[in-house]
Amino acid sequence: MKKPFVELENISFKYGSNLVLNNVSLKVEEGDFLALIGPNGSGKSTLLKIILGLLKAKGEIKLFDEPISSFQHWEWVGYVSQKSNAFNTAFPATVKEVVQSGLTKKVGLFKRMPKDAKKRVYDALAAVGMEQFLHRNIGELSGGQQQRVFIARALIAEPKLLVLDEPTVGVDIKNVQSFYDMLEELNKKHHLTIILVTHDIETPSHQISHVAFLNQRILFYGEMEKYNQLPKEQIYEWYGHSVRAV
Ligand SMILES: Nc1ncnc2c1ncn2[C@@H]1O[C@H](COP(=O)(O)OP(=O)(O)OP(=O)(O)O)[C@@H](O)[C@H]1O
Repeated sequence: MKKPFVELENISFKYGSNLVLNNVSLKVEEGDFLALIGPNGSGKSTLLKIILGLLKAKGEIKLFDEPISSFQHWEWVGYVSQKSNAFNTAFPATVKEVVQSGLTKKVGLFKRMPKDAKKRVYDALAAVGMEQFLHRNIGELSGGQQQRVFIARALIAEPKLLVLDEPTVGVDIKNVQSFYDMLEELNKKHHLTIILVTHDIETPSHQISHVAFLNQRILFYGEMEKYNQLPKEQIYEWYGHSVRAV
């Protein structure tokens, strides 16, 4: 049986009097590649913050089969936020330095770097296809390349679960497919469980195993194959009027 990594039961959350999440239940199991989809403002980032323990919600949350209140192994959870690639070209850090900074989560801020730190930086960059950029300044890279470097920074702590908030923002369309191919390799070859948040209805599908469609409530949760069988009109309706049928 697959191990449960994230279990949410009847999660509700308000900002003041604004109900943003209403009775959300969801399960992510070992090996899943879940896309959390929904229009802008549907509560996706809020739900991520709840899973990451940054916001407290009503309902039950378990991480790796343990109630979140007593969960300690935060190094098992890698997170790349939406804004992590908002660098300007003058930012004075190399790719190597950025990736290596991810090790502090594992070894602690003032502890010595492990002897194999160099190899681990290289391996993490190789896993996202960026090893040739080791000595480049992070600010000189494209949005998509920076996003890969930040994923490598999360990978170096050897998480079991990788959480990505809108990772293809700033990646141009021709590179989105190869970005998803890279994530598929992390999921299948490196056995990493992935939660990817996106408002993009055209999310490439064959790499993803499960979909949760959120709009304050969970409107759909199931395997990608089943999601693909839903009538397109249904999905557009869930999105509201902002998305045109193609
Ligand atoms: N710190 C906050 N204080 C008050 N309201 C907030 C706060 N953060 C988000 N909201 C509101 O909560 C709702 C859900 O926001 P959230 O960022 O979770 O949505 P989202 O699905 O991630 O959106 P997007 O796709 O645009 O990133 C929105 O109406 C938003 O305005």
